[in-house]
Amino acid sequence: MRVAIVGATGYGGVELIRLLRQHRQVTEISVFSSSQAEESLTLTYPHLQDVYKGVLQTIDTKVLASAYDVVFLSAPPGVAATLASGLLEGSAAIVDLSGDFRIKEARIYEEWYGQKAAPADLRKQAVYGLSEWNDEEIRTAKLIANPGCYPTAILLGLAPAVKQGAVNMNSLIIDAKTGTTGAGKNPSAVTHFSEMNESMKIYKVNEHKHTPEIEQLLAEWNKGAGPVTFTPHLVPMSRGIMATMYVESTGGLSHDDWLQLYKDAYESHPFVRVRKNGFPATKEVSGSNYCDIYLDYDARTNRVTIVSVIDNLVKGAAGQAIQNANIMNGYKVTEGLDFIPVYP
Ligand SMILES: NC(=O)C1=CN([C@@H]2O[C@H](COP(=O)(O)OP(=O)(O)OC[C@H]3O[C@@H](n4cnc5c(N)ncnc54)[C@H](OP(=O)(O)O)[C@@H]3O)[C@@H](O)[C@H]2O)C=CC1
Ligand SMILES: CC(=O)N[C@@H](CCC(=O)OP(=O)(O)O)C(=O)O
Repeated sequence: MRVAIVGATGYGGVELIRLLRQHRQVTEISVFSSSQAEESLTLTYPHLQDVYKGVLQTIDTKVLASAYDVVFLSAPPGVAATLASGLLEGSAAIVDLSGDFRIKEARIYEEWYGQKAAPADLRKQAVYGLSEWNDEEIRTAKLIANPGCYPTAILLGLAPAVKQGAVNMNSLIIDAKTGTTGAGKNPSAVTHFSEMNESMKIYKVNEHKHTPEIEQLLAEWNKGAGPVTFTPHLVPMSRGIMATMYVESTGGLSHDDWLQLYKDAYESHPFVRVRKNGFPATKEVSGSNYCDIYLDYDARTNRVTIVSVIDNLVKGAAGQAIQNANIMNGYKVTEGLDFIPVYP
């Protein structure tokens, strides 16, 4: 598989290189940049010296579309919307890590992203790449909308219960925490060390762009779905997302029944590990493509607390993108991703 990465100088892009480099089906990795063409990637990332020698190339859709089997787009929202129609004229499959093709309705994208939506035919053609739940569609897709980092953790954590109709859909409250790499490589006042170190910050309350993405999937899975409360927080760590979901049970399931529901749902999915006992920590999935889940049913309140953790740059971005490319190409789903977390 010959792969190209647009946005390789960013965090998602450099994580793609780390993972693709030890993917046994990958024969070539080329990197593209809108601002550093002709330069070596080691200028930005000295840790790649002597292990990745590719020079950044100018973004040319004709070259990308014809010389590669898979093009990973890891650039800010709006870039894929512009590049995709040219890319789709060639033979390459596209996996877009931005939000450009995740939202089906243009009006909703424009409302939450504050910019023009991608052309309707492209949005229609795109398949939402939540690997564990959409693999049938992913298999035959040419354009993948890779899910957002928060939605990946949240939707994997909610899917079994929501699909089963085991929760009161009006009761969903999602409380999530992320590390600073979620904001990308460019420093900002919020991610500045002295602003976030030894602090915890709530942000974008009731206005985070991942809200409609979560609601869209929940509505596909359960006709009782409506708006959700989703509250993100920034915590002082580089990688990781912990999503804590509070849901009201529709009744009848014991704690063990709840756990069994989740174990059955993910039994054949190697990257989602339903814990046997005890809640997972973000460090326990760091650097890996795992999503670890545990839950606890409280008979007193009739509520279930579901916790889902991922590494935002792996399962929340580059790892899931490669998992989707594996599915599209008929490779083993774990190819290039079969490693344990970095611990401690
Ligand atoms: N960080 C995360 O945890 C996650 C990120 N994502 C999404 O993945 C995408 C990349 O994120 P991330 O790597 O964190 O962001 P970064 O800011 O770290 O990197 C983005 C890269 O995009 C490139 N870029 C900027 N403008 C353009 C342009 N006009 N055309 C082409 N390339 C451009 C830049 O590279 P250059 O200047 O060299 O072209 C830059 O290095 C975003 O859409 C983000 O929302 C998704 C899930 C998780
Ligand atoms: C800390 C921080 O700012 N995190 C980002 C994560 C979003 C992201 O990465 O965007 P996509 O997954 O949609 O591409 C945020 O909350 O906007």
